[in-house]
Amino acid sequence: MWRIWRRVGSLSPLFSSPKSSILRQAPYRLNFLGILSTENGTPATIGFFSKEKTPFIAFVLGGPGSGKGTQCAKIAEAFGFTHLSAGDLLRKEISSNSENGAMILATITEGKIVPSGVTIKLIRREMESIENNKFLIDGFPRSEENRIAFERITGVEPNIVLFFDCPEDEMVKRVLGRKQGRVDDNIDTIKKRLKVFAALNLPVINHYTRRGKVYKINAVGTIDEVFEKVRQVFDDCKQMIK
Ligand SMILES: Nc1ncnc2c1ncn2[C@@H]1O[C@H](COP(=O)(O)OP(=O)(O)OP(=O)(O)O)[C@@H](O)[C@H]1O
Ligand SMILES: Nc1ccn([C@H]2C[C@H](O)[C@@H](COP(=O)(O)O)O2)c(=O)n1
Ligand SMILES: [Mg+2]
Repeated sequence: MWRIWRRVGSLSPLFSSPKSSILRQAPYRLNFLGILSTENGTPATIGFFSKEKTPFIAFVLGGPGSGKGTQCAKIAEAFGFTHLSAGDLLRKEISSNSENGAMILATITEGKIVPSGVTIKLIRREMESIENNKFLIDGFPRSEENRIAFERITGVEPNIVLFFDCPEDEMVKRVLGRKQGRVDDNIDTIKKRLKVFAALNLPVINHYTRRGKVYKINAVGTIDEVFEKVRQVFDDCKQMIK
């Protein structure tokens, strides 16, 4: 299900290899820019996506409690997207007692970011197992490290990035009112998550703003009012979404 979809930067040529990666097909190394290259130095993509059926990827970003998960559920229903929440995937790892479970729990409790390799592996596993070509990736990338690792590993960028812009006091109110038993829904962890959001996640949003991909949505208002703004974005993008 992994297919080449769009080249990133100087990664080329397109390389189609569903279900197998270039890692298994050619000697390779990372060049000085951190770009995967074959032995003779030719830049190469790892080859997750093929040209025939190119997935549409929307990264969904915003601070803790800004409404990402709530809106993703509505987008998935209205527009047929598969919703992948990085936070939910990490929480599932904790409850399944995986080898990384304890590290993930400690990281989430501290309001910090789990190493990219762990999170990307979980996202990839889901994308491989789901027959859809429209994905909402909620809460990822959370840092430049996340972003660069994802783009390097997949060789693609998102088509669009939704950014739910919400004042801090509103986010705190929503998180404290969530009552879903999350270990990070307490005032101490929320303060840390807000700092991490400003320090690590905003640079990602700034990066994609410079790339012309960000749709900034005012997240204040009722859930339905916010969704009307989201709906307009997806209506406008209909041509791009197959
Ligand atoms: N527009 C809204 N107005 C009021 N409450 C909202 C709104 N959108 C979401 N909520 C509520 O706020 C809480 C947080 O929403 P949600 O879980 O969607 O946020 P999130 O951005 O996914 O947060 P996190 O990053 O912590 O996962 C939930 O209880 C949700 O029902
Ligand atoms: N890319 C990500 C996404 C999430 N996490 C961790 C740290 C977050 O505070 C926590 C909860 O995520 P949420 O449900 O709020 O999206 O999960 C991460 O480390 N890396
Ligand atoms: Mg969420």
